[in-house]
This record gives sequence, structure tokens and C-alpha cells, in this order.
Amino acid sequence: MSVTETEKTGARTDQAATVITGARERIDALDDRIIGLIQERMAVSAVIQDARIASGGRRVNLAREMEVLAHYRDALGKPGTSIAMTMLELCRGRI
Ligand SMILES: O=C(O)C(=O)C[C@]1(C(=O)O)C=C[C@@H](O)C=C1
Repeated sequence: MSVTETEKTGARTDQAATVITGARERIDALDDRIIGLIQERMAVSAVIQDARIASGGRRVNLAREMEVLAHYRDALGKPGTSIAMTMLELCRGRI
């Protein structure tokens, strides 16, 4: 492991730097998949919103948003609610 690689990871040993570099590659791959899933969710959400608006309804459905928030909170605890709120903002804009 090069000095730069060890510095980049904050590790104090080559062994730790190797573990961290490998795990960071996995995290980058997971983040790519998560971003792809968020983009897919945004597209599906847009289909729902467009259909509702075209039928004369409103973009937002607060009762459904409560279900989505509860789903994330039940799975991830309190920070899950923040993730869900950010997700909803990405999907329907700010309200
Ligand atoms: O399920 C709906 O009715 C949607 O419009 C989708 C969605 C969402 O992205 O989850 C987006 C906006 C609504 O306010 C509620 C939920």
C-alpha cells in the first residue's frame, strides 16, 4: 500500500488501509445502486402524480406520504423519517 493510499484512508497500517480501500469500493458500488433506485422511484412517482393531476387531482397526497414516512421510520428508526422526507422532496418537489 502506498503512503498516499494510507493517508487517504486515515489508516495507520497498510493492513487497515487495504481493508478500508476495499470496503470503500463496495460502498461506492452500493451508492451507485441506491442512486439508481432513487431515480427509478422518482420516475414511478412522477407517473402517479401526472395521472392524478391529469384527472383533476392534486400533486400531493398527504395520507400516502404518512404511510411512506411510517414505512421508513419502522425500518430505520427516527433517521428513517428524515430519509423519507428527503426522498419525497426529490419525488414531488418542495411543498
Ligand atoms: O403515492 C402517491 O400517491 C404518489 O404521488 C407518490 C408519492 C411518493 O413519491 O411516494 C409522491 C407524492 C405524494 O404526495 C405521495 C407519495
